[in-house]
Amino acid sequence: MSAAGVVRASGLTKEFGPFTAVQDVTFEVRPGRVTGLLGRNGAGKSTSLRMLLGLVRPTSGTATVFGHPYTELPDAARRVGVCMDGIGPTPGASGRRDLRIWARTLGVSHARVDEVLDRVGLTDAADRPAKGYSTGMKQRLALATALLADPELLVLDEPANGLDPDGIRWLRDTLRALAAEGRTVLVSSHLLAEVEQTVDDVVVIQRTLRFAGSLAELTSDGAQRLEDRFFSLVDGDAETAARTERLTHA
Ligand SMILES: Nc1ncnc2c1ncn2[C@@H]1O[C@H](COP(=O)(O)OP(=O)(O)OP(=O)(O)O)[C@@H](O)[C@H]1O
Repeated sequence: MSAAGVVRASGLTKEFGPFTAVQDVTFEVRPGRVTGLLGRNGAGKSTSLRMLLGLVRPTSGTATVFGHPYTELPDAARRVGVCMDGIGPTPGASGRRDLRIWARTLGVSHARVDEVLDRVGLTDAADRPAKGYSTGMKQRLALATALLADPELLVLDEPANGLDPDGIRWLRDTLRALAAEGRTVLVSSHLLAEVEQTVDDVVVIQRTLRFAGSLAELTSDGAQRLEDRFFSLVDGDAETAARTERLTHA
């Protein structure tokens, strides 16, 4: 692996009792690019992201962010913005109030709260209780929270879930804009058509790693559809997948 990986997973494995959710997964996330982590429901995407962020302890293998295990990364909460299930708004708070609470924790100004509200298109709804937000609005609020400290890296677990077509287009444009600003984005998804329009690099997992490389490599510069390549990778047996992965890295 190159030294340039912002995120590096090496041999990551997670067993829950007798069940292996993630097995020997190795990949890196390159700086200034949008990397899509793809897999079916239950493929191990969230577990992998949680291992990267120190929320789940790997059974074996290692993960680093900017060269450190996440839990030892200096200033981690400001350098890495995270959208993940389980990080919900403060009960009873409006969107703005919720962001101000996070802002205090992160040492960020109220002006920055207004900036991120504007960036995610929530300014008009900012003073309504976040509990009453639609699913898409909650996703936007979660992204606003992740952006508060102006992070270099964003780790987003299924941020398109619950977004309507306008929201999906907005998310795509936002992720591309974040990368154009020099930020690195790691985003999990199972919306393949959407991913095809958004990402630079792809990591496909189905318990084991099935592919890690550029979207262009995977689709032969667009000659093949991502969906077709995805199904051949995840439906193939692990041996074929491992061979594909070795060829990819040859
Ligand atoms: N704490 C846990 N205890 C036992 N099994 C777990 C635990 N967390 C996850 N799993 C199992 O590990 C597998 C991978 O789950 P994970 O949530 O990582 O998948 P995913 O790819 O993110 O799926 P989805 O797209 O549905 O969110 C699933 O079979 C899940 O049931």
